[in-house]
Parts: sequence; structure tokens; C-alpha cells
Amino acid sequence: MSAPGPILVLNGPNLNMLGTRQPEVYGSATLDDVVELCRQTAHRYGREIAAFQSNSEGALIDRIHRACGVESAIVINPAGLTHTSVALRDALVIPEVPIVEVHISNVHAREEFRAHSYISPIATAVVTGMGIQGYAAAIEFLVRSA
Ligand SMILES: O=C(O)[C@]1(O)C[C@H](CCCOc2ccccc2)[C@@H](O)[C@H](O)C1
Repeated sequence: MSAPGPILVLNGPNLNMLGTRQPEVYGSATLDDVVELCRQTAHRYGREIAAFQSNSEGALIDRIHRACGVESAIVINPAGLTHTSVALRDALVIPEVPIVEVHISNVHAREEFRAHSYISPIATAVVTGMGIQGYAAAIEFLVRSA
């Protein structure tokens, strides 16, 4: 049985701005900090990650298509696309590839529109409100359940 492939860590629109605005909501860590946390967490289990961020829905979908047959699982913070995108949801339905949806903030404690996710029904797990530690929790869950 071959070793499981890398875990793909995807971040959606505006998350390139982490650490620059709304620290009271998203903390002060940058996107680079998030990726490094994911990489260090995966390495503790002898696993690798691939990371991708885009402000474009189509670019995220294209990257998900490229994951097929390469990455073994996906951790995704869909950002605002969480609440709007059927296309992103459809792209994430990949046989044998578990999906963990992550949100830095507690989306259920914010504006009502943030409580609905098009992604959650097709996700294996959802993490929300743990700050950037939610990404580490998602990776821990995936490596332990592989
Ligand atoms: O809590 C999360 O991680 C969210 O996915 C973040 C999204 C927003 C991403 C943009 O984050 C920024 C961070 C700093 C500066 C500008 C945007 C928001 O639309 C979701 O409802 C919840």
C-alpha cells in the first residue's frame, strides 16, 4: 500500500490579507504563518502539504481538479465562497478524497448569512472558531484517520 499523498491546503478570497485587517476577528497571523503551521503539523506525522490561495473562484476550482490523483485530502477555508459557491462545492466532491472545511472565526456567532455553508454538506468535517489552530486540528484529524 503506497504512502498517502500530500494534503492540499486551500485558502479562498481575501485570505491573502490575513494579519493586515480585523485582527479582532481573524487574529494577527499572516497567510504565510498559516501555511507554515500546516507544514509543521503535517511533518510531525511524516506527511507533506501543498498550499494554494486565490481570490478567484475559477483558479481554486482548477487547483482542485489538479489535486485528483495527487493530493490525498483537502483542507479548505473557502472564505466568502463558503456562502455562495455551488461550483466550488461541486468541484470538491471527489471520491476517496476527504474534505475538511476550516473557518478562523466562529461563523455561527457572526452575521446570519455566514452561518450557511454550501461546502459543509459535502465536507467530512468542519472546524470553526478555533483561530488558525483550526487548520492544525484539520490536519491532525486527517493524518490520524488516514
Ligand atoms: O472565519 C473565516 O475563516 C472565514 O472563512 C473568513 C472569510 C473572510 C476572509 C477574508 O479575511 C480577511 C482577513 C483579513 C483582512 C481581510 C479579509 C469570511 O467571509 C467567512 O465568513 C469566514
